[in-house]
Amino acid sequence: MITALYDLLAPAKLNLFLHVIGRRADGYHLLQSVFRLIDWCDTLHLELRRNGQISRSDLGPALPADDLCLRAARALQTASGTPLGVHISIDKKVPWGAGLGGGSSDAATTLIGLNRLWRLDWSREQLATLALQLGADVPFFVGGRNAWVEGIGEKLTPIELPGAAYAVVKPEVAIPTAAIFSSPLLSRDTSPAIVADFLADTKSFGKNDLQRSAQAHSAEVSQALSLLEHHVGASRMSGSGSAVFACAGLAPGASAKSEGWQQVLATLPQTWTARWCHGLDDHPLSGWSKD
Ligand SMILES: C[C@@](CO)(OP(=O)(O)O)[C@H](O)COP(=O)(O)OP(=O)(O)OC[C@H]1O[C@@H](n2ccc(N)nc2=O)[C@H](O)[C@@H]1O
Ligand SMILES: Nc1ncnc2c1ncn2[C@@H]1O[C@H](COP(=O)(O)OP(=O)(O)O)[C@@H](O)[C@H]1O
Repeated sequence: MITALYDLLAPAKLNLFLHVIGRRADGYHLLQSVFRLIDWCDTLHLELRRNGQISRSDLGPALPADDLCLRAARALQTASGTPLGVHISIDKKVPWGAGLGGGSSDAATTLIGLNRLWRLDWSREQLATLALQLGADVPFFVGGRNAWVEGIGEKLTPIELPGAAYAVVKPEVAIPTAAIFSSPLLSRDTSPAIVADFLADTKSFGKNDLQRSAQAHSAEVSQALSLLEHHVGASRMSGSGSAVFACAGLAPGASAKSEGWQQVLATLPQTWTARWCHGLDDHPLSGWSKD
């Protein structure tokens, strides 16, 4: 029997564009977006606890007491009825309040890992249904493929994306997703698009409808967009912010040694984070599911 799984990667995502096309009766917003996995990852270790207890320790910065990994583990334990438990250690590298989906990805990696550790043999579809109860972004990370995303995040159509490098800057400010969705500045009526519209121009299609509200929430978002725009190229916010990115070109041509990126690093405020990322084709654990 497996008793521990080490170094499970939980990759972040970028929203290459994000349109708000309507609202559901329960207040949740209907979106269209393309989610792209990137190689900025947290690392999780899962150790079996035969007494059924679920616990966590933080190898990096401290997380909220009731973080998404614990919630994911408890939800799967209850839904599956397993008598087993787990100790989860997290090395947190992806900033939160960033629109990079780090917490959602941690939750998805926990579900995928525990499905193996606890020998549940759930299908990816079953895990995705449970994932949606944890957060709108979580099913995407369980799906494990770059995707055209609709609904509130649960309608996923896998798409192939060209390899690409992204210059990503996270200002100091952390933005709560709920604050951006409830902003009076938010427009909720962008016309629906089809996948072909995006595929015709994967580098600059669409916009991020949440950006205006996030810029009003914090001037740092505008500063970060300008910094990238000036040194790298067209910039855009990811998710509900505050992280912003610029597609620095198709890999492997784009280089972190470029003068523009070096300028970004040299002029960045000390409390901000910046990272040169590469787009991934799929989640590092995507081979673990049988379907
Ligand atoms: C905006 C997006 C785009 O990728 O990402 P992030 O910026 O969080 O990464 C997501 O849709 C966020 O997903 P996630 O972060 O899982 O959101 P949740 O925890 O489910 O929701 C937080 C709050 O945001 C609002 N919310 C979220 C998603 C959605 N489609 N409509 C909403 O109105 C709701 O008020 C909800 O209470
Ligand atoms: N494991 C986790 N990692 C990061 N944030 C978490 C985690 N668990 C719970 N959270 C909470 O969820 C919020 C959103 O986290 P995350 O998914 O990383 O965000 P976003 O994509 O909106 O930046 C954070 O502000 C934090 O309070």
